[in-house]
Amino acid sequence: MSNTENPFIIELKDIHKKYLLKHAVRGIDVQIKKGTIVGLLGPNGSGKSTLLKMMAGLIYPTAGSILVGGRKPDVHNKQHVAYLPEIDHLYGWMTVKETLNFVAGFYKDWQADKAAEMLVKMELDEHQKVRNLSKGMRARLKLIVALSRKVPLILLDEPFSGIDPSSRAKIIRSIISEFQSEEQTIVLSTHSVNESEPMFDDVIFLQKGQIHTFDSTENLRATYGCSLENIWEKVYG
Ligand SMILES: Nc1ncnc2c1ncn2[C@@H]1O[C@H](COP(=O)(O)OP(=O)(O)OP(=O)(O)O)[C@@H](O)[C@H]1O
Repeated sequence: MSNTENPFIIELKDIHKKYLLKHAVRGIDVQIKKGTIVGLLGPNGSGKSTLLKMMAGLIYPTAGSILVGGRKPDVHNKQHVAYLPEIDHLYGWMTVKETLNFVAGFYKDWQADKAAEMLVKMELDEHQKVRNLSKGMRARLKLIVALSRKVPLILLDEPFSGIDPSSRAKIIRSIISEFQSEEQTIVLSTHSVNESEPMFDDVIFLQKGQIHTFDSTENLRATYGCSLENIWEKVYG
């Protein structure tokens, strides 16, 4: 993935995804600019996880075209894309340290220094077994796993779920301060609109598998004259 010419890291054209009984994504067109942090917002079942999984190359659209870094995403995507799934994908029998060493073995781009630094910032005990971590502590470990990679695209599905609001705000501040906009793009879904607002350059509001609104946070605030959380109320209330 190069940073030349194409300003977009993700290009979706008329994307549809049908599961057996559900038309989950219904014609999404979106282009995500390199170097931005984009919030994917929407109520339960609006299609956020489905979209992120398609961007990650884990599932394929039923129709439409999707390009990530100029190529169709597939199983090889994980070499260029860090993906934090909504589900708990860590092994309970490993310690925190073993988990990080295990993950480090998969990726050439793993930044051990960054992982060690975040471990301290997020106040995780490296000797603790994953199964004994609280939900919020596990969520922090998942974030470290995703954010310690040096990749052009990071996809985070509900990364703050289970983390208490004050820790969430602290973690978000550290994501903002460490974000390298010259070489990275982050797309993340969340229900924590209030704390996440300072992080977002652009926001996508999804509704029933379609885009309700896609704009910069700045334009949205100017247009609606209120915070993202209040806009959420107006869109979905
Ligand atoms: N594997 C699947 N098989 C069938 N239906 C699915 C599957 N995965 C998701 N769906 C359905 O597709 C729709 C979109 O689901 P998705 O998980 O993408 O939404 P979401 O916005 O991420 O929701 P949440 O905020 O609850 O995580 C929902 O109606 C869901 O029930």
